[in-house]
Amino acid sequence: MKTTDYQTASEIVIFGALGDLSRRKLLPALYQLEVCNLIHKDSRIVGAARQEHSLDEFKEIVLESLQSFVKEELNQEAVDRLIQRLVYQQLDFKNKVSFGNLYQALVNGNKTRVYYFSTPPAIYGDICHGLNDASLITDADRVVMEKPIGHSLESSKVINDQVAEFFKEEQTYRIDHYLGKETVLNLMVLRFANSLFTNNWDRNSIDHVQITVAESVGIEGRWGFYDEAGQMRDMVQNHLLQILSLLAMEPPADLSAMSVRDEKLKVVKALRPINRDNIKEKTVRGQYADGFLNGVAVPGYLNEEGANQASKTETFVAIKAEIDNWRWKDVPFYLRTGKRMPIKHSEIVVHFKQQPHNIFKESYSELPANKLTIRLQPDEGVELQMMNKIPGIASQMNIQENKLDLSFSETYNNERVVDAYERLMLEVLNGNQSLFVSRDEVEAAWLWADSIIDAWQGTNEEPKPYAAGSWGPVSSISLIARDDRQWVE
Ligand SMILES: NC(=O)C1=CN([C@@H]2O[C@H](COP(=O)(O)OP(=O)(O)OC[C@H]3O[C@@H](n4cnc5c(N)ncnc54)[C@H](OP(=O)(O)O)[C@@H]3O)[C@@H](O)[C@H]2O)C=CC1
Ligand SMILES: O=C1O[C@H](COP(=O)(O)O)[C@@H](O)[C@H](O)[C@H]1O
Repeated sequence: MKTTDYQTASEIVIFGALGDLSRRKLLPALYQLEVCNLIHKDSRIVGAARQEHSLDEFKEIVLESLQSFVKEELNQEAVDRLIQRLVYQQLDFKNKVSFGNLYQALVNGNKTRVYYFSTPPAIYGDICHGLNDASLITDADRVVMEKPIGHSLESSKVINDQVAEFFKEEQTYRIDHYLGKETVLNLMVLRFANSLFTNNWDRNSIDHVQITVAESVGIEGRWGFYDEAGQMRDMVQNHLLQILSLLAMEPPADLSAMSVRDEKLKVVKALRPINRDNIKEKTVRGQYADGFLNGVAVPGYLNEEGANQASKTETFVAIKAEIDNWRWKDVPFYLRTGKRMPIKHSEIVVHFKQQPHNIFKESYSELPANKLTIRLQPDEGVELQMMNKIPGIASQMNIQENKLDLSFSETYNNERVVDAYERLMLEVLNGNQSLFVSRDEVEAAWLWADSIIDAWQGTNEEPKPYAAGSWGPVSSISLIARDDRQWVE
């Protein structure tokens, strides 16, 4: 049986096919699947966008995207196969009448249609109406929605309702691209395929957990979009809460979408609310100021192109999150994420509890606790900090802290790290929802995030400045130091 035998031949329709996401991520992802023969031989890729283009011009744009955004040398056979699949349809997504043209383009095609909304969410509703009026929605179709889904719980409900009018939840694939990252997927393997961790993954063994998602980039010309969102909506409400959920969830009964999503949802629902009463104690928000990155001067957030000097938007967030359930009582999860930090570096550090009694006082007055570091990106891997005897006759019990380091690139012979969008695109084509976010999860995450945003506004909590190229405002150090702990640098 071939890997695509369980895939139905599909019309993969990308709305916004000429946009940034499509060119940088979606088309290269489809190319990589093509290289691996993971797209059904009869599937077609339909680019839908506002501008007039001939098919040949669209093929040229796709080729340029691959040349610009695929890191490896292109495989010409795969390029040719991908190009053969292309169809282009000019369309104004807000004009229902023009969907008749899309109908003509799809009418003799495959029965299953995958509609990828690579557009601002504000027009998802228009697209759905256009598709419906043109009789282009059946139960066999799927819809893929990009983040952010809304700006708040209320606005996310509006968007979800607009789409739910035409697509059932089991047809809806909400992207959080962190769920497609190899290392994020590996969290489940680490936790549930290794009894060592499965059996020591709770308040009895773990002291606290740190999750850091640091980015060295700034706003990258997206000031207008970003200023409306800030790091809380852009990164915490989605990516960091997804990582937290996978780390903290109970073992799902199996890997089905329903089992995994239900367990993740329970974690988000159990997050202790942060509100105006505890906001100062539990959170820090920051905004990068002028600074240096790798010795090069970089502008602060307010000096970026297009900036409004009065902006109070945060580019850094640190949070002490607590989960009110049996497993995690008194085990804080410290989250921090920011733009313009010294390096791009995302990792989880699980700090285990100290031994109750120390018989090695001659080497260590206080025994360091074990630490499990999960390097999400780059230099993907898993590292376990542990104590070991230094070999030698001179001393009977001279001990030292060492690490077991499982570097993925070394272990898997520099195997190319699959981009998250490749994984997620494949799962959509295969009709597997387990790596996508349910509506309930999105709403529970907004409920928690909205309360924090409201508390910042209600208490006039202004973002603290931090120099670009630093690890965030000094108060983020105090956030964790108050608990007699420190960030792992
Ligand atoms: N870019 C990225 O890295 C990421 C993007 N996202 C999300 O993906 C979505 C797309 O983002 P991105 O690609 O950056 O945005 P872009 O603005 O680059 O692309 C959106 C595309 O939609 C088209 N479009 C908008 N309105 C209409 C309309 N009425 N009729 C026809 N075409 C229309 C635009 O066409 P035109 O150019 O003619 O206006 C444009 O090609 C957004 O929801 C974004 O938040 C999420 C994560 C990362
Ligand atoms: O969703 C987003 O993610 C990127 C970071 O993604 P990564 O895969 O490079 O870690 C972030 O830069 C962007 O602001 C945000 O919208």
